[in-house]
Amino acid sequence: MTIRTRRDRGEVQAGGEVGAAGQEPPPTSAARSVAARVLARVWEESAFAAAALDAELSRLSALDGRDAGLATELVYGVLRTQVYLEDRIAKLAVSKRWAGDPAVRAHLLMGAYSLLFLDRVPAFAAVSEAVNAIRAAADDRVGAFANAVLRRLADEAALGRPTLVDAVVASAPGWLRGALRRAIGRAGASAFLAAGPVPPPLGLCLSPEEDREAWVARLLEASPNATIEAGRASPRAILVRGAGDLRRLPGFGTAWLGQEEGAQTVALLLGARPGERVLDACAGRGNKTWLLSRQVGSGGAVDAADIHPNKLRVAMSAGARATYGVDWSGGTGDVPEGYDRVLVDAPCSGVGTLRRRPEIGLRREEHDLERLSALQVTIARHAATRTRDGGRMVFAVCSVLREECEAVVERLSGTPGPGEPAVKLTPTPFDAAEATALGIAEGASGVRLLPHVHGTDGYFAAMFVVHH
Ligand SMILES: C[S@@+](CC[C@H](N)C(=O)[O-])C[C@H]1O[C@@H](n2cnc3c(N)ncnc32)[C@H](O)[C@@H]1O
Repeated sequence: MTIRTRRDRGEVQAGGEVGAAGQEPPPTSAARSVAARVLARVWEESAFAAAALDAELSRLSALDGRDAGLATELVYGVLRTQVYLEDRIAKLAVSKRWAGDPAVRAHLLMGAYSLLFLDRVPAFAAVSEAVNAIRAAADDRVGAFANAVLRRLADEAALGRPTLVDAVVASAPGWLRGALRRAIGRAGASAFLAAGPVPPPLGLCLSPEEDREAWVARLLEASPNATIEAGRASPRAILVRGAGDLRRLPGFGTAWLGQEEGAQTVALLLGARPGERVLDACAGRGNKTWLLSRQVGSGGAVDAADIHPNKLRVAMSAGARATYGVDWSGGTGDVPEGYDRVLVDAPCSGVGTLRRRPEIGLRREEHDLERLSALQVTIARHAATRTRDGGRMVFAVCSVLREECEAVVERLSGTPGPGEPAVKLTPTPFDAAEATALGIAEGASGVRLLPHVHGTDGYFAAMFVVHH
């Protein structure tokens, strides 16, 4: 079967309507059209699902909340179960050519996902919506093919449906399942992969002097239809769902900043005290710099460094005293010494953010881990030289994999390799007040935050004391 889309044949105009040469197909729901465009961008342009979805939803402001919710569920659902769905379809279809056309692929997978996992969509509606959309995108022949496949899948679903957890776990690449099992055990790996809610709520990070209860009340007053509640892991976190653009809420940029709860917990674990000098060594746009600079107050200072100077411009407005462009893999650049504390929020696989960024599972590969692990060690060793003797460093990643967590700690705690800076890094217990609230065992120098345990994205953080 060769798929030639209506667009290929010039029957679809720029706006997506069927032109005079084509017969008007029954309309596809707005939610499915949005989700199909987002999925196509993820597959074809390597777009991030969340950003592509945001862009589509803000372009179509007329889309009501229910449709936006369905589009979101379809995008995340299909990406999390993609391999499972494609295997099921492959068993029912001789040809795999459907996978070559993104619109056909998206509607076929959304139809399959709806049949297997969406109780609120009746089977006949799931099939006809997908078939109509595929007919419009390709032609009647491809529509008939999709109809046959989805009807057979509907018959199979009537006899028994898989659990979403099984489908999500089966869709994770084998290397990732293996790496997760090595890190957190078989049950932990399944719980991690299946952890919801998907997508998770947005996090706000309150400045240390602000009262959380008062802000929850104030934000609810400003956005009465939203769900707004205190976070669990970070005492500074407020979790928000359904409030629209956060920047329109009171207090943005002054009393609070948008920041995922696990990310702010990592910043808090550095334990910065008023008056201290702190270096945010991989600061990016300064999300953590903002909180750190409020912790140290006007008597202290936070400097921000990163390999990308353009990101650092934003870090400056987040409260950095000074910024330094530096590639820590090759040295220390112009970054001064003598900091009381250094945060190394190192580049990583990002596997910890899987429930927020499901496309990571489709893009990362096993060999990335070795490269990233080596880079993390080099970056942390160079950044550690910037502490004062006896100062502290937190190494953190938004990953939960052993290779990027304990394995890095082991290498950092060992003797430096040839050419590596000769600092002595000793794991030491966290000294941040927030560590106790997190349930970190007394004396522990490392912690893994997990979505199914802490409700945050997955992170790892380890504290060291540094001697020169
Ligand atoms: C996980 S991100 C940290 C993001 C930031 N701390 C935040 O909270 O948004 C890792 C950062 O490390 C930076 N980076 C990557 N390789 C680097 C290197 N060799 N030297 C310095 N910075 C590097 C990246 O540009 C990125 O901003």
